[in-house]
Amino acid sequence: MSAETETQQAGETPAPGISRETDMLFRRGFVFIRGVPSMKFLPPEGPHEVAFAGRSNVGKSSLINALVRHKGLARTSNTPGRTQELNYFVPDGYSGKDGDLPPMAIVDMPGYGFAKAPKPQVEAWTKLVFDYLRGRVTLKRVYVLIDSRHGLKEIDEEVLGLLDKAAVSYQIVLTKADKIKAPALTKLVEETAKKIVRRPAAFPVVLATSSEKGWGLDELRMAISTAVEYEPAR
Ligand SMILES: Nc1nc2c(ncn2[C@@H]2O[C@H](COP(=O)(O)OP(=O)(O)OP(=O)(O)O)[C@@H](O)[C@H]2O)c(=O)[nH]1
Ligand SMILES: [Mg+2]
Repeated sequence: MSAETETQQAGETPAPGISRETDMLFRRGFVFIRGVPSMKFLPPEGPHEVAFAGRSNVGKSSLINALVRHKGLARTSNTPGRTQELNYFVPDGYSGKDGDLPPMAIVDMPGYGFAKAPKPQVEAWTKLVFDYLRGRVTLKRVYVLIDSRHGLKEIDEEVLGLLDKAAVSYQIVLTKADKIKAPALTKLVEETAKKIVRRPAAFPVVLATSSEKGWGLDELRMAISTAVEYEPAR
């Protein structure tokens, strides 16, 4: 059974298919360009960005690696608190000089909530994440990742509240869908969609993914290329 078929059986809306342009974009290879430890090290606002947010260990870095088909590009770990900076990834092949900027950037973020690291350090990352989410003009959409085994927690609701207040568009992405049974996943997608229905900045469709099994990746690739208004060079 193909990954797509399995995802559909899990009750998701059928994958809409991926456009040739978006497929090419995610196949060309992405590179790491910068780790940002605090706001003053952010690159100048340029290409449209999407960011991956979520509690520590929810699978943000793994999902980025799966999307760009590059294991080990973003560092992953069993220990919550692996990603400690805002890490910028862009499609390969652009010099970054004027007139040759990449068409988009993906930003991997430190997790919020519990992490195996000293408290002051965790507080500093959390502040960085919150400041970045509130104040970045070129940030076109935030993917808020939720572990399928846990659902929306209080701290997630807090982040959604912050994004609603700052009018930053976001979409919920369930991760590790391989860890729960198909009927439970269907139920969780529905319940989560209901919980965000009145949130002004929420994109109404909840995506379900598994980086391990490759589920839901094309849908997320399409969502990202739409969010950054990707237009291939003619
Ligand atoms: N079964 C399963 N495990 C996953 C999946 N995605 C990630 N994991 C595992 O979850 C753990 C955390 O993954 P990361 O990608 O490092 O999570 P993160 O959200 O980037 O974590 P921090 O950077 O610490 O906030 C790793 O052990 C991954 O192998 C998935 O789709 N399925
Ligand atoms: Mg990480």
